[in-house]
Amino acid sequence: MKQPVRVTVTGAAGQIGYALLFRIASGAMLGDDQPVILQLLDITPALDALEGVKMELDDCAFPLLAGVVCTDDPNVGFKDSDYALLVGARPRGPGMERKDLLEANAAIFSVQGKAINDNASKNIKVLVVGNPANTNALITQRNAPDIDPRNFTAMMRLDHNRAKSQLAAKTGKAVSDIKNMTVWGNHSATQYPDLSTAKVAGTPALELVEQDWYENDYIPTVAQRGAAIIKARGASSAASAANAAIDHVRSWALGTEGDDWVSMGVYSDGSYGIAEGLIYSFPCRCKNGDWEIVQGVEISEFSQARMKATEQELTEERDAVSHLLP
Ligand SMILES: NC(=O)c1ccc[n+]([C@@H]2O[C@H](COP(=O)([O-])OP(=O)(O)OC[C@H]3O[C@@H](n4cnc5c(N)ncnc54)[C@H](O)[C@@H]3O)[C@@H](O)[C@H]2O)c1
Ligand SMILES: O=C(O)C[C@H](O)C(=O)O
Repeated sequence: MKQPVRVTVTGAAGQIGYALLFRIASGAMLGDDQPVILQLLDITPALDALEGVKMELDDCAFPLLAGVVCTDDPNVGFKDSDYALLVGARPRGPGMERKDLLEANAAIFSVQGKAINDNASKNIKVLVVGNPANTNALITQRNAPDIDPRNFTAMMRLDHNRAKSQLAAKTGKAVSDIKNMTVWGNHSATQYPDLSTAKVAGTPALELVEQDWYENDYIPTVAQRGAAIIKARGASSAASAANAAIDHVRSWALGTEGDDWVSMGVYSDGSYGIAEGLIYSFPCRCKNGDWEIVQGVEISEFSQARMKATEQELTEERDAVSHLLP
């Protein structure tokens, strides 16, 4: 049996937390031979609810669950942590854009970045889910100067999965037939789900759909899916968000399949002309616990304009939180 790894989940008493923790403890995220110790962080008023979640985790008798810590202290929550899923943050309501949350949520991530820097494993892998996820990931990264910036990522996998599912429905194929999907940029309405890279059972997606549908239906449907769920459910997506978090970390830790790739918000190295240091979603392949940006994707004028627009939004978000970026 492998040694247990420590997985920190913030906002563990919330909606996404409830859909996430049981799957991590079951082995769905890191494999069915990897024991985990869950370090659950939430704010003080949520600690009673968190204790209830711990009771339920105990009652599942998961063979891979080697311990559960509940705390409201970030220094305890991130102690020796190998993985951190930063979920704890306010969700948006109807009529809001995710960047409207910046003011309410940004400070959480500067505190947690410092706590990660001071307490976690130097090899920690961090996934930021709390919105606006890319800019919160940037804040976390910049407050943890002793850790490689490549270890901080933002969740675009929900967008990636939505993009695959909508294309599968349109073409009448299975989701497993869709490969090489790319969603570029920000987890926001400016994101760019790019069908020029995608294949459907080996056929280029753009040969199977009309340009008008692609531009005026597909892109807005994928980009606005979060808002559509809030409208329908009266609360932001939780189970699909938790599922995407599991998928993201699993790909990163255990690798992507064959020639396929996934969309991840990662530290830009300037690839595709995107400003260095932004947390921007690129097509990524993962191997041996590391990711790399897929190079050589052909960028049309249509793509270039959309990739720049979402980069511009990320630049503006970064400038709005400059006081939190050491
Ligand atoms: N990136 C994505 O694709 C994606 C998808 C869905 C939701 N989200 C975002 O995830 C976040 C959480 O969503 P939810 O539905 O679970 O919300 P929720 O309100 O149900 O839960 C949030 C939890 O975070 C806790 N929390 C607040 N401040 C904290 C802090 N400083 N430290 C630790 N915990 C703290 C709250 O007490 C609560 O338990 C929201 O910002 C939401 O917009 C992102
Ligand atoms: O849309 C939201 O605010 C929640 C989440 O980011 C989503 O994409 O479902």
